[in-house]
Amino acid sequence: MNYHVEARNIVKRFGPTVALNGAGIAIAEGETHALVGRNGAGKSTLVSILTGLQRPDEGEVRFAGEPAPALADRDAWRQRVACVYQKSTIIPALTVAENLFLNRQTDRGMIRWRELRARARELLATYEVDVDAEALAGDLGVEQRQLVEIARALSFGARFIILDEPTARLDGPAIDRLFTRMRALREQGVTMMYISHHLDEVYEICQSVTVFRDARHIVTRPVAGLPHDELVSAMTGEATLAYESRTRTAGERVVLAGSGLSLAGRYRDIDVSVRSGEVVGLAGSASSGKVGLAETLVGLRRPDSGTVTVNGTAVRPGDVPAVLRAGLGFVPEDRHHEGFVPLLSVAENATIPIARRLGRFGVVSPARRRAKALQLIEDLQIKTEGPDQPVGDLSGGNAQKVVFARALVDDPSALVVINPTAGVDVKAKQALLGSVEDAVERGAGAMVVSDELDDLRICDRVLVMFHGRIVKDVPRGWTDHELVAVMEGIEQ
Ligand SMILES: Nc1ncnc2c1ncn2[C@@H]1O[C@H](COP(=O)(O)OP(=O)(O)OP(=O)(O)O)[C@@H](O)[C@H]1O
Repeated sequence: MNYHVEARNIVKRFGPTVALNGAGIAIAEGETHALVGRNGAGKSTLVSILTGLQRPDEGEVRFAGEPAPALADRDAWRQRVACVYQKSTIIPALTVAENLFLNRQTDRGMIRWRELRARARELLATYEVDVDAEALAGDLGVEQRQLVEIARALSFGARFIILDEPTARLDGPAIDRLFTRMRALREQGVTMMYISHHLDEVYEICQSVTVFRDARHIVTRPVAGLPHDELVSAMTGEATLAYESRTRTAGERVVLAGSGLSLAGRYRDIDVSVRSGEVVGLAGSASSGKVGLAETLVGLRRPDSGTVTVNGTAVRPGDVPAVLRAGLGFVPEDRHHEGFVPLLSVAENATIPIARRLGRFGVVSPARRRAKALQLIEDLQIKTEGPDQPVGDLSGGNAQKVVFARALVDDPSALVVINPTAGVDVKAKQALLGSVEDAVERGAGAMVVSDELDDLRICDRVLVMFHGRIVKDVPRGWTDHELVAVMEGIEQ
């Protein structure tokens, strides 16, 4: 068989960690091939090797039967492979046109702006990307940004594109549009490698799937006819049952409330309350205002009007430390910016909120910090060398778990989690949702803000937002179809 892309017997070590241990992948020309595995299985490490960003310690990479170019020959790599990362590589302060022709806009040292814009418009039109070439890239939404990145990749002549968790920050309709585009690219003969923790997406868009587990290649199979359970057990090494959410009775005490909240362009006239012993969901499309509202409740945004109360204390709007002091824990949407400090260790990141409490006079005893961190590493199954490892060295999903640990560490009275399971594997997802339910059993009240129906299943009721307003309070027992219809404004 002629493979378009092959990585054979790859070994890659980072200090004591073996990220890839003789693993590999073989992708046939024109297929969309999924790569799946638990957090820390080695997927991103393989991506960095397939894109020439890292050299393997052992093993080889071939494109169309030819050995991969030298690492320094960036142009040769760009012609062979491109990657659309979850985290953008686009420069926000530049225009779309400048981003498209970054590093190649000069003509003997001169930048011809008019020509550059014309070429950018032509390129966007070729790939049917409906984005203004002169818009600032920073003003683009996630979906438009990804399309610009795909167009840029193809414009270098690459016939192989890696999509690394591209749907993690897209809502339902945007995911459908991405899949339509991927199908069109496939018809044009473009080969794709698709990384996702959403196995239903793998079944929908891919023809083959490769599973990595603990740095090794486990299996490669056609997707058609592969039972879901078999795929999950290849990933986890054991049979995994579906998550069963628990039932409970809410208390009387309101632990989190927003009243009369409005923020221009985001949401209007919102009243919400979460009681102790209750999990409330917040759902809606990308433009519904749900994330803006949640960010207001945790102090990341200041509303134009209205008040926020945490555990009975009225907190100053837009004041995160005040909200935390009042007893709230939260998982922000963007873990790269607000979630963790990459250079600090797992223990330091996870225990930031209790720095005040663990030791006297603001000094945290290293032994106690370590003990608490070890317990959280175990509870949330964080794959790390230990509490002293910098979070920046962890795989994406494991970094997300550290953010989660931080939200839970101080036994919060109120918990707000925004897209809590983004980038997290099937089994870890269960551990995270279970830890929210545990906190609620201990008396907290939780708000789960999510694009994932699976996350919302643990909720006692789901508030659905549409165009900045709460349009429905849906009790437990909804079907996917019912909830999506309300979210898309089809049904009230
Ligand atoms: N720069 C680094 N320094 C130290 N360890 C690293 C580094 N990069 C990756 N690792 C380790 O290599 C292992 C594999 O990580 P990798 O990011 O490839 O996993 P992944 O399968 O992409 O996980 P996820 O689904 O969470 O994104 C992990 O144990 C990770 O901590």
